[in-house]
Amino acid sequence: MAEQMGSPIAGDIFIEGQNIRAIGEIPEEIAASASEVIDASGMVAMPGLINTHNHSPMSLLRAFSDDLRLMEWLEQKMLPAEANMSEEDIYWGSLLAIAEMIKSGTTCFADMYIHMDQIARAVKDSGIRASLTRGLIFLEDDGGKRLKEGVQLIEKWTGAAEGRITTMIGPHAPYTCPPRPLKQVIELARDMNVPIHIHLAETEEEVDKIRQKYRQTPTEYLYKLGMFDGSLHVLLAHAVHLSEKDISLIKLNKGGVAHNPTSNLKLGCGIAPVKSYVEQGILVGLGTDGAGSATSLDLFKEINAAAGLQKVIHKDPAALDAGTVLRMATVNGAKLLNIHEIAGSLEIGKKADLILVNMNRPHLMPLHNIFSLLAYAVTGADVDTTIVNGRVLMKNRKLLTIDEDLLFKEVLTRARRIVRGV
Ligand SMILES: N[C@@H](CCSC[C@H]1O[C@@H](n2cnc3c(=O)[nH]cnc32)[C@H](O)[C@@H]1O)C(=O)O
Ligand SMILES: [Zn+2]
Repeated sequence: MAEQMGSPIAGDIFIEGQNIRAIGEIPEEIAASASEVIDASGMVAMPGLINTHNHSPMSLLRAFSDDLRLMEWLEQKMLPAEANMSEEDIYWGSLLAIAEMIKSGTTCFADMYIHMDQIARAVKDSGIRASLTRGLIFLEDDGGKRLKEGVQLIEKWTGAAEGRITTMIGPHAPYTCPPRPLKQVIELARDMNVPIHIHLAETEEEVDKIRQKYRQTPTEYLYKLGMFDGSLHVLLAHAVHLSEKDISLIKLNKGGVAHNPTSNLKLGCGIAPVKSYVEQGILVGLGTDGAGSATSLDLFKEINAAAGLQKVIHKDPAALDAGTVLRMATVNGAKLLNIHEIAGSLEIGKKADLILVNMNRPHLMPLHNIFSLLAYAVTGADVDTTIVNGRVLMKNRKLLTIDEDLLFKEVLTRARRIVRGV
């Protein structure tokens, strides 16, 4: 796998505007025109990480409610606290998540939430890249309000913020979306040519619930509605409980799976059959899920957890190697989010979304194998510099687009108010 990723090379990277213009040895006349030079000696430049599943404002609910089962956690804790969030809270919660992601090497994330204008504003202000989705729960009749908001997000924000924002349509999950509105969403995705972002088969309880209601697995339920006929790009968050037959049903899907190992571990959901997905050519990217469940948005931790989990359940250290998990967090993430301008790799002509990892640390020496170090030893705190769309968002671990003092002040008072009485 490491060979497929390209071996590390020594040299320079020249960024012009939003794009990578040259890599390796930069001709003197080009180098002389640089307006800013970053000394990356002792560092590794790599593609920015891509977090394929998040609920960014849930960072306000980090460590608020842990060690509960998913349905209890969601219905008794998360949803009531979310009902207390104002639009301004959503902005600051999302900005908190973005600050954490930039500081841990993530340059692009997929988000599913409410009040998406506020999240788009946080993306715009911070300089990060994102694929945004209005999460749609259709448990009571709202006169089409939610769906309308989902469409408005797509119409208003696709391509905004210098092209850093893309959008999807987001039916929340099989257990919160009955067949009629789901069919409507599928038609809409076809008409508007947008991908779908949905939670699938996260728990055994979900599988039981859908079986009782529709005599099908959650995957069969979505399949029969036409979601996996090969004409759509569907981003499936979790996909923990799929049978072999279920897996065959999602093979034609143009999208793939967002694997969130830490969230699945914390909520005791189970372990997704990632090795089978890889063997059967199903695209797998990595995500954190919201900080309400994952607690941390450091995608390097997910890389490590994803590899470790497959190794241990298959009792095979080769089940998922370092190169494969690193590809999941980069190249596969770009494909999964259907963002063509980025490749999840360092390539001339692509957008300059990259990070510098400081290897001058005891836990990162010696440099026998750079891919092993990145997958098994690096943490987000080792990231020194983060660049998105050619703009430096963090240098020497200092955020350049976000005022951290102001952010912390806003977050601490808002978070206290939101959880009062929940
Ligand atoms: N509550 C909104 C929809 C929000 S979509 C995003 C939702 O996903 C929820 N969520 C976060 N993590 C998970 C998870 O792991 N599984 C299922 N839902 C989740 C989160 O609490 C949030 O409410 C409405 O009724 O219009
Ligand atoms: Zn989720």
